Amino acid sequence: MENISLEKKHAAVAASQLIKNGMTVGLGTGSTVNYFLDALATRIRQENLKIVGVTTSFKTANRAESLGITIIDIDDAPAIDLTVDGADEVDNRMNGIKGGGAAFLMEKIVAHNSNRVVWIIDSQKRHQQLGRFPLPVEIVPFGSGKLIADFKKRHLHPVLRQQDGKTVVTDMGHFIVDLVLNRIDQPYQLGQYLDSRIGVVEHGLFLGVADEIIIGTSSGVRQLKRDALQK
Ligand SMILES: O=C(CO)[C@H](O)[C@H](O)COP(=O)(O)O
Repeated sequence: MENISLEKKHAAVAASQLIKNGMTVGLGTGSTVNYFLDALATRIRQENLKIVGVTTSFKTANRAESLGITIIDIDDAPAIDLTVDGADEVDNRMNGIKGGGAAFLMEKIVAHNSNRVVWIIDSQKRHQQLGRFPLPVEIVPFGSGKLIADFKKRHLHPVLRQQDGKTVVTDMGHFIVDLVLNRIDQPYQLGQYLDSRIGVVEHGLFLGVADEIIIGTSSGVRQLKRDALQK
């Protein structure tokens, strides 16, 4: 197994050990979460764990159900005990960019309704400052050209996300624009600006959301905890 995949797997297996019988678990999206789903399904089988999942994408719901993990609607879950998700980039304040897999709207809703959020990442995703990873912004298709022109004017370098020659449409029916910024000096300010734009549904800045980050290494894992961050 290639190193990055091995690191993702180590982080995923460590996160699967956090799941306890009876929990409602938020299930993120992406290749690292896929390893987590595999590890969780193994625990469910071997230990007869009774858990239910709340999904962050159609892809994850399909994969989880095919592995025997029960999915319930978020509105039928009295509480989400713990959400395990991936991330595209993480800074030294445990802030992150998410959305490489186009699922960040549902991921943010699930995270904000969770008692605890754990991210699982490989070691390449940690940087001093956010911005190397293009910042995804989910936008309403109607008037998207106007919004993209406005982002351009503000030097946010927007690129409408395409795949196989077609505009990507999210599970919720929106487009994604990736802002190629290289560095984000003021993530809270940028987040506020994006929140204020009509036509923006959500953005991929996840600030102060993760309670714990499990970083896979070639030999195991390292952990970051919000409680231990210097104020
Ligand atoms: O935010 C996400 C999807 O919207 C993913 O968590 C993020 O893209 C990480 O993916 P991977 O685990 O495949 O590297």
